[in-house]
Amino acid sequence: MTDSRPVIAVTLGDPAGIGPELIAKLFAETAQFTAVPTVLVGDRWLWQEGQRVAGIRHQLPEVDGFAAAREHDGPVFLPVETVAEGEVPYAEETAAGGASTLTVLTRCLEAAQAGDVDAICFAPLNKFSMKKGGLQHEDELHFFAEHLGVDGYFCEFNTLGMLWTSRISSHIPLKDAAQYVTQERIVAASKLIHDSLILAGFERPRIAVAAFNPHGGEGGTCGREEIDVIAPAVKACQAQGYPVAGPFPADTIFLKARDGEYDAIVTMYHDQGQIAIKLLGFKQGVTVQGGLPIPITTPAHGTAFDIAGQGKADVGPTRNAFAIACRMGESLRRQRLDTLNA
Ligand SMILES: NC(=O)C1=CN([C@@H]2O[C@H](COP(=O)(O)OP(=O)(O)OC[C@H]3O[C@@H](n4cnc5c(N)ncnc54)[C@H](O)[C@@H]3O)[C@@H](O)[C@H]2O)C=CC1
Ligand SMILES: NCC(=O)COP(=O)(O)O
Repeated sequence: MTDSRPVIAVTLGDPAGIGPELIAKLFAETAQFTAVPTVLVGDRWLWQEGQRVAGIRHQLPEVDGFAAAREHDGPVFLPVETVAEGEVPYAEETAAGGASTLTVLTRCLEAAQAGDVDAICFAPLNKFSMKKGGLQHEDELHFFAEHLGVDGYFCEFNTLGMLWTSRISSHIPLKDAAQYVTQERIVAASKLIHDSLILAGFERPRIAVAAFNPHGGEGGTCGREEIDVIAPAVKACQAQGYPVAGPFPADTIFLKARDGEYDAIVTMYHDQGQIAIKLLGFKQGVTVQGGLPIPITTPAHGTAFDIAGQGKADVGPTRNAFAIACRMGESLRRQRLDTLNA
């Protein structure tokens, strides 16, 4: 292994959503693909449909396996057959669409485990379709983690340029969120985002932990999680040398982070972070699947069924997700080469 260029696997996402269109638009921005071996994996008809909707035509060399991608500078297409066109109408959650997404992602994970792929960037998938199509897990991140044999803490990072978030809980009913507020999860989510920011090039990441209750619990009169759980977890992080502060009322801590006081916020549940991040920059947001042995990124938005097939989808978040996958994939590849050459 001598080639330091990473190979990035890209998927088209749920066939009924805006994913294929977004990837066609991404691939039209050819400048960023020079010298990045990129393997687009998907059904041939779906790739053609994405290009039709985007109003773009590409001539990608076809390959018959992931390993061939490294022989090319730039993108190649790996056709797979996962679903027939008539089975997945636009804007419908279908078992066929969800199963197709799962099949393509599984192929990418296997290629990553074989060392043929260094990072994955997937176009939006639909969790309901995937559950109809056989996903047994809470979400795709739990599926990835099990497939890759992860036994440490993992969670999504939502990123907006220099501002990142990690989570204590994710795709669960909100009524269950309080059960996830434990010292162990807060310490693990704080350390994970800290270490990941270092890998992403932040020298000394500054991390804030959000409160769970309104106004930080009003001295325990509006919930005791801050006093009983979150503050002790912050102290435990500090005792281990991590630059972690909090808990801070969740409705205002994002203003400080926006103004540059913090690099990351540890959030207590999905919407606590995502509402803020999406308001700050819906057209830029990226989700990084944190805590996995390989970088996996995706736009922070979803399948947008209301505009699917119409050519209106904004490629900004997908562009950023691809750029982060390239950066993280390159670091991982360099680390692997250094280890081999040591
Ligand atoms: N990257 C991924 O795989 C993600 C997948 N999802 C999944 O997507 C499905 C739908 O989720 P929703 O909550 O409805 O959110 P959504 O992000 O799909 O749509 C919310 C609104 O934003 C608009 N929108 C989204 N992306 C856009 C783009 N690129 N350009 C222009 N407008 C855009 C949509 O038209 C819609 O009005 C769910 O199954 C969810 O789990 C959600 C977030 C990320
Ligand atoms: N499919 C990715 C996904 O849903 C991540 O989105 P979010 O949980 O960060 O909103």
